[in-house]
Amino acid sequence: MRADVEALDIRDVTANWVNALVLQAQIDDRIKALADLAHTPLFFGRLDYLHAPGADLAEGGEGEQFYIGRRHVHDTEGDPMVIDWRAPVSQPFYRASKADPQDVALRRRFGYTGGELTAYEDEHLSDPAEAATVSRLLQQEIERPRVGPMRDIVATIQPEQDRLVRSGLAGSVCVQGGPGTGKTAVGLHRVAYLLYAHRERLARTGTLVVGPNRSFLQYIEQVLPALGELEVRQATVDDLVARDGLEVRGADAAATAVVKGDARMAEVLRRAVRSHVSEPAEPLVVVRGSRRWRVPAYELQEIVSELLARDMRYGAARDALPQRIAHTVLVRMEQAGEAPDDRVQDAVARNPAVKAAVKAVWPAVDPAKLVLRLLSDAGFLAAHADGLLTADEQRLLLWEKPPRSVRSAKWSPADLVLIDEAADLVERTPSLGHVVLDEAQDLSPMQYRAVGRRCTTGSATVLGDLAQGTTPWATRGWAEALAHLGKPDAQVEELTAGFRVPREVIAYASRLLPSISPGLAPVSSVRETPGSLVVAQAGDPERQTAEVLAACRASLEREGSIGLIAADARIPELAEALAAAGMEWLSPGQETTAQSRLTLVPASLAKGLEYDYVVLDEPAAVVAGEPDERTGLRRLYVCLTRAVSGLTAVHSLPLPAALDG
Ligand SMILES: Nc1ncnc2c1ncn2[C@@H]1O[C@H](COP(=O)(O)OP(=O)(O)OP(=O)(O)O)[C@@H](O)[C@H]1O
Repeated sequence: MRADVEALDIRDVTANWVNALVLQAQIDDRIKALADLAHTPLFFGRLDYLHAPGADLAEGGEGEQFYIGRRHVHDTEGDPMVIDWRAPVSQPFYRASKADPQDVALRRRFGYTGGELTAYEDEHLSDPAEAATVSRLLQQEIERPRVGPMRDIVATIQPEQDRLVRSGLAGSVCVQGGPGTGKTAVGLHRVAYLLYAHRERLARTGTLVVGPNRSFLQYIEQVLPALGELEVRQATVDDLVARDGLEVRGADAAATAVVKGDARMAEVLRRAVRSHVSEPAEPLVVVRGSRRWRVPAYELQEIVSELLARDMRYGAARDALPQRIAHTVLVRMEQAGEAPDDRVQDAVARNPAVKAAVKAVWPAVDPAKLVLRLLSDAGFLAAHADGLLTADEQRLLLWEKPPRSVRSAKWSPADLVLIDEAADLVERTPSLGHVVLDEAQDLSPMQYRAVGRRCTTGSATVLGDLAQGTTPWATRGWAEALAHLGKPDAQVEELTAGFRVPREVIAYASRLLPSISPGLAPVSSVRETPGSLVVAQAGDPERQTAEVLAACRASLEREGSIGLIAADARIPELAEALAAAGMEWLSPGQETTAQSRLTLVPASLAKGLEYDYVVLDEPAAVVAGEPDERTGLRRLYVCLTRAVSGLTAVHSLPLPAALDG
């Protein structure tokens, strides 16, 4: 198939060089999408249907056999050899069961070792004599050691995950799931599925995956390309609201960031933007040729109040205003017996007097300047925050030393979200077709709004775990978050089967749940792995670092990746000790290789990542690294749930009480 595409000769079919360039770019993309991936087999399953799909289900109908893989593959005749996993005929591979065979006689799973076919396993779903079994290949795939970045799970998507992956484009979905329940995997596969099922529409409108930070995005960036999807943008919320010429150089104190992220700020901004409109006090006089046309102030007032009453963006209304005024002038001309046409209306709209009136009544608003003024001018802020924010909250917002200009201001991440909101009040933000929002629990209401306006006409997949919320504004409940996102009707689903963390480790981490998120059910792990949890007492605090290094060395004896997770403040000391001991290490987001398998992970970056073996340095320090105890315990919960095969926690300080329970 790749050779066919490479051999395409487009010289005769392109009318000009622009067409040729566009077509060639498409061909290049197609060649890229068809690239061979070492160790990624073309198919992983087979379905034998009792009846050809779509054919009559009557006795005697012929069966049909399909191989299922990551992509569609056809032979030289163009006949399909492998069916895309996303096609409707592939669905029973994920959903059929003994109880509901879905016309499948045989489901075969293929097992590979390093790209070589080494095993297969059959289930005769329609045979009443055969008992339902648990697939060993599936279990092995789930328990496979992890090296390098995240991989796709197309061969082993579980029925409850598949339902989320294949839910329609029209509706938004929110998935609450504990650590390792496959939320990220589900989100990414859902994008791939939607691109397959609604290719044209989404190619036009675009898709976006939002993740918490750069290292997380690097960790997941290869999943979609491996499924042949190269066009999905991946970004953090900070990337989304970034603006040319505005650098983030400041940081807010937690209390300030909480106010800046509060949804009430949206109303403050709305009032502040609209406050620029002033009531026309003077009549308008338009001179054309020898005639003067006068529009009295009260008529201008009517036009302005009508525009204000309509649900229009500030900028769109400003653009409409000159035409509205010109229309009024035209009506006067007609009354005087003239017969002006559209060109006259346009000319009047461009008349300097009209322009000047518009500028005075409905001036242009620069979003960054507006936010700068709100954060520097106590009077201006008070005028618009009145009844919304308390005096204390307003004080928290104000800069101690107001900057001179937009460019010299030390904008914080939360400020850029405010500017983004203001920009949307002035001019509508274009909407994408679908947005996946991962680790959503950490977003502030204003950040939810920023993501939401990027999918106003599209849909969203929201993924998160309330127990892993570690920001001061962390999401308390999904209903509220979805309302801020503008998708209040999204279905909330729960995933409870855990595919990452071994049973003993998740049970240990779950001791924290009653303190950090009462009411959330613990994850039930599909991984047995006895002996996966070691809690080691270093004894003397002097020995802490040495013991941690010893635990890392022991883990390096085994196969797979190793994450040494520690409180951010402990990272420099550990880095130095590793260097002194001649042990190489990577930073999160850097790809692990067979030679370099140890990553030194600050607790604040651990979210969403996973390692085969995790060595956790001093749990109490992880807790102490956060502004309050609940956030600290949540951070610890995140760190305790990164291990696939084993966790060694090394401590010399007493463990948090909840863990001792
Ligand atoms: N059906 C599955 N088959 C095989 N592996 C799976 C399956 N579902 C999830 N996994 C694996 O389990 C691990 C955890 O998945 P994922 O990172 O998507 O979980 P998560 O819910 O996003 O976790 P967290 O809350 O920690 O971010 C990943 O390695 C993923 O590939």
